[in-house]
Amino acid sequence: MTTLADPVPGGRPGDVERATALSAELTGRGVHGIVLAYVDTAGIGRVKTIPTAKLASAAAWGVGMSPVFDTFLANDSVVSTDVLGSPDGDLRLYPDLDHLVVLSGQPGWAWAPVDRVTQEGERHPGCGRTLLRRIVADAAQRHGISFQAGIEIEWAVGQGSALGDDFVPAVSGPAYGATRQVELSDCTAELMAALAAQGVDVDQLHPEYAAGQFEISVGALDPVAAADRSVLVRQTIRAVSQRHGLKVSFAPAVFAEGVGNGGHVHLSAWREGRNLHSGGEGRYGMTAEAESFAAGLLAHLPALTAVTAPSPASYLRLKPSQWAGVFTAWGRETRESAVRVITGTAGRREQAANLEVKPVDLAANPYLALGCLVAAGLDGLESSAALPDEITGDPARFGAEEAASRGVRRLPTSLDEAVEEFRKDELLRAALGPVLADAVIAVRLGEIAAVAGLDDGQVAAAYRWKY
Ligand SMILES: NC(=O)CC[C@H](N)C(=O)O
Repeated sequence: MTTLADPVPGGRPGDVERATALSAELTGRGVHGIVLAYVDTAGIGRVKTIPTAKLASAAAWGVGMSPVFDTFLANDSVVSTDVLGSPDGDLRLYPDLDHLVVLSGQPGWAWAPVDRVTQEGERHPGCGRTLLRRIVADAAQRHGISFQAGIEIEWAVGQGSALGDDFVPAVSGPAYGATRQVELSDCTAELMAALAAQGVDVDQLHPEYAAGQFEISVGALDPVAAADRSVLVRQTIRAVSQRHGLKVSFAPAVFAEGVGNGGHVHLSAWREGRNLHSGGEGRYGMTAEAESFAAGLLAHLPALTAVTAPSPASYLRLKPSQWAGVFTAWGRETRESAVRVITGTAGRREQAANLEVKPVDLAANPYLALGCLVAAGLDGLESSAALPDEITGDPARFGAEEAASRGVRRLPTSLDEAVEEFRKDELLRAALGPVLADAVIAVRLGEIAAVAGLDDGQVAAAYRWKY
């Protein structure tokens, strides 16, 4: 007979005692259930929920969920690889108690990201969260470097129930317009309150460019926490909006034409409390290591798009001159190159300097995206890669010859091209490990097949309400 006090196969020491105390506290706070959340390879958020009283059991033994979701597509059909996609087998979801949050946006619920572990208590090679933690730990060990990351969130607010397919913007008025702010005043105020109560430090919220579009940016955290936060913030935006009779789409392209929803990533590398993107001898105060890190990102970006822009709909967004950053170029405060060097304002550079990577959207699994971005940057850093010249203005103005002479490449224009680049990129495949690398390829090919024969409008519609 085992008890909850027996050694835990997949959980962390001390978690059972903690979870026991926590579940009593949560019950006292009116929390009835806990959402256990992760993101699959296709970028779909998947969950199980447990009653609050089962938290200690979940901390001890995990909660069962099939590994088959690693090769689920956005439309819930399944593809397979050599090791994934089988209807057999099971995994255990272990809530990370350090990141458990009472959901203000969903009264009666708490939320926790999970690590996925085998029934034997071993790391599941398909778990993106575990992978990101290892990539970050490895960087700390090998280079003494830690990272700060933040994922911007853009979304479109539509009218009506989640069942209708069409998108009817819930707000009117111009981009960045005061009218929209007023129209969504109650909902956004409640959102701010919910996020604050959930410990999310919001930097800004504003009406964005596209129809019904808003954007929120939040403070930077270590990469695993930043990815968790991205999932939590979206859950909260959706929940608060729904309470106001609104539905939201984080899809890369709500419509085939026009500006889409990005999920720009802000990333900075630090050593012993010092920001490597500030106070250095390189351009705009970058250290040599930060320049090489940026060069690594640029070099791997064509392949990275298979992870950071993983949906057929991502390529409706990734178009020139729409601030999505579709060229392998960098510049200070540029909005059309893939990598924007942000120096921060004078007086705040040491805290604020970072790199913004733009060809990322919210169909991306944030754990895999951050893991691959860090791996790509570190590849540049390790090889002391040279950062090319800065590009100012919109690279779309270059003819083919000038672009080639400046080393500027257009990023993949389709998911097929992105997969081809990814297949060739041994570094990224190794960073993900064979199981996840194969899953990425199989799932992307599955998505491509799922939209074969559809026109752009149909592709946008197919993914409009998936993310
Ligand atoms: N403010 C912005 O940078 C807009 C970003 C743009 N919506 C994108 O798709 O990336």
